Amino acid sequence: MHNLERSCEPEGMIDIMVRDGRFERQFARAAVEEARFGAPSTEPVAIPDIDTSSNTVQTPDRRVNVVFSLKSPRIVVVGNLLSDDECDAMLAYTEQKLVRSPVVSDTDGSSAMHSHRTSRGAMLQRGETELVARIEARLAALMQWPVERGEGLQVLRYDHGNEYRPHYDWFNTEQPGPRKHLERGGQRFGTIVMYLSDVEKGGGTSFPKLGLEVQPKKGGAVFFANVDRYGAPDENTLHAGEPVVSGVKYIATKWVRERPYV
Ligand SMILES: O=C(O)CCC(=O)C(=O)O
Ligand SMILES: [Fe+2]
Repeated sequence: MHNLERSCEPEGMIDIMVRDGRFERQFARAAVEEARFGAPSTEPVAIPDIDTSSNTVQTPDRRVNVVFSLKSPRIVVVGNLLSDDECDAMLAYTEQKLVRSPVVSDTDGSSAMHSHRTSRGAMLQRGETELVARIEARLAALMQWPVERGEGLQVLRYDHGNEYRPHYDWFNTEQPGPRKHLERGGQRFGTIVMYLSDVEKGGGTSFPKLGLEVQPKKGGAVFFANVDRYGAPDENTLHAGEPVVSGVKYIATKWVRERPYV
């Protein structure tokens, strides 16, 4: 605290604590962050969640089916989230915009191409079209999380052999690249992957640490919280888009943040 008052750079302080060999980096970072922002929460925090106390959820304009749920990590599979027409309209709208998908760089937070992610995609603005806004309002009601805390939808197309290797959606606070993304809206608390097409074979969303795989079903979705009930990144949320064996897989992903994303 004394050094922070003297305007020392937090990152420099962490480097020195680690260089002297006295502390592990994770510990040094936790100590400096606690000095700057106060102790991390030991109380549960609000996170996005789907009410699975019944087998349907009524959103403003559609009754969504609860198909499967897991408590920890929190995962919920839903059906009938989007109509066939809505899926087709999303595809027609984004097909022209698809480019090779980047991933967030670990070093500087910029977007880069990566062989681990072979899909093509398009990032949409929040509320970009009337349909997008309608879907986003539905998702907000479903996840009980305000529209303002959501990133824009990302639409992805996976052709034969395309995949997204195992990864986390939460930003690693240990790495400078992802850490940059935290400045805008905080941690990625939740993810919902909506299936805009059926896939003939392959292309499931898998959770390797849980032995769980969700098969794409047009109009359905898989929701998961990326953090535990204290808001801390959950290692068990490792997930992947399995290679498409035949057919084409289209998804729209919404990542929701800790705070408003502006
Ligand atoms: O393709 C999938 O099933 C998973 C997509 C995914 O993990 C993501 O968009 O973050
Ligand atoms: Fe993901």
